[in-house]
Amino acid sequence: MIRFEKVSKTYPGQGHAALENVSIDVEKGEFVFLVGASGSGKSTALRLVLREARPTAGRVYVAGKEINRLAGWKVPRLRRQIGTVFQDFRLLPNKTVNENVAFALQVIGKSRSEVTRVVPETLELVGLEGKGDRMPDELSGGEQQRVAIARAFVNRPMILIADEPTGNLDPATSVGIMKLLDRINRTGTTVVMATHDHGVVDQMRKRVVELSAGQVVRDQAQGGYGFSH
Ligand SMILES: Nc1ncnc2c1ncn2[C@@H]1O[C@H](COP(=O)(O)OP(=O)(O)OP(=O)(O)O)[C@@H](O)[C@H]1O
Repeated sequence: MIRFEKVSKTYPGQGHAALENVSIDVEKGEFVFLVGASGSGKSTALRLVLREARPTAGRVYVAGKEINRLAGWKVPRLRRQIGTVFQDFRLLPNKTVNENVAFALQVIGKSRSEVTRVVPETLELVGLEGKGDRMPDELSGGEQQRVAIARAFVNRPMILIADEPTGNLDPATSVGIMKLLDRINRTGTTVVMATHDHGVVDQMRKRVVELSAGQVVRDQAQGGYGFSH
């Protein structure tokens, strides 16, 4: 579903590479943690998948297509197939929960009847039934992240990318968010999550890809945050 083939990325004006000769293959339906110190290249790897950054060398494939060769007008279609969730939620502050989730469907031209059907379904899936009329600032951090996940998942993308989704949440709330991401993964969605959160990685026991100074130093099935046998 996602394939990095000897990918390097050096940002203009930077002396060192953000990623260096990275090869990773993520199958459809996998759940992968991307771990590593700050600056090790995790966000850069995620940005390459979205074609928000382009590789300096090597190839990035998403669903069999080399996305660096994708025509510019096809990039929005690529991004539509990839839901994104971030540490800071990024909700629209002046819209209700319903409107935040509906917006993701409206911008891709879904009919009003489909929006009316799918939004409540998705809010129920993320455990926010009955909260559709709230404003984001009337929700806890964990609930806001659930809205962000609902918005990312509402059009059933093939891939969900999460960059530090538990970074602003306490451990108990993080467990709930991870259960939700796990549930989404079980629907067949490929999940790639960059994180510093030892607790969630150790608890979930999924594949762990560790970056250090832009290089893959570990790729372990059912791994923990740190290396163990
Ligand atoms: N837009 C940019 N322009 C120049 N250099 C950048 C840019 N984005 C990232 N870098 C550099 O690339 C390297 C990798 O950064 P990246 O953000 O991918 O790391 P990260 O592992 O996601 O870190 P963090 O955990 O702090 O988010 C760092 O040296 C960083 O300074």
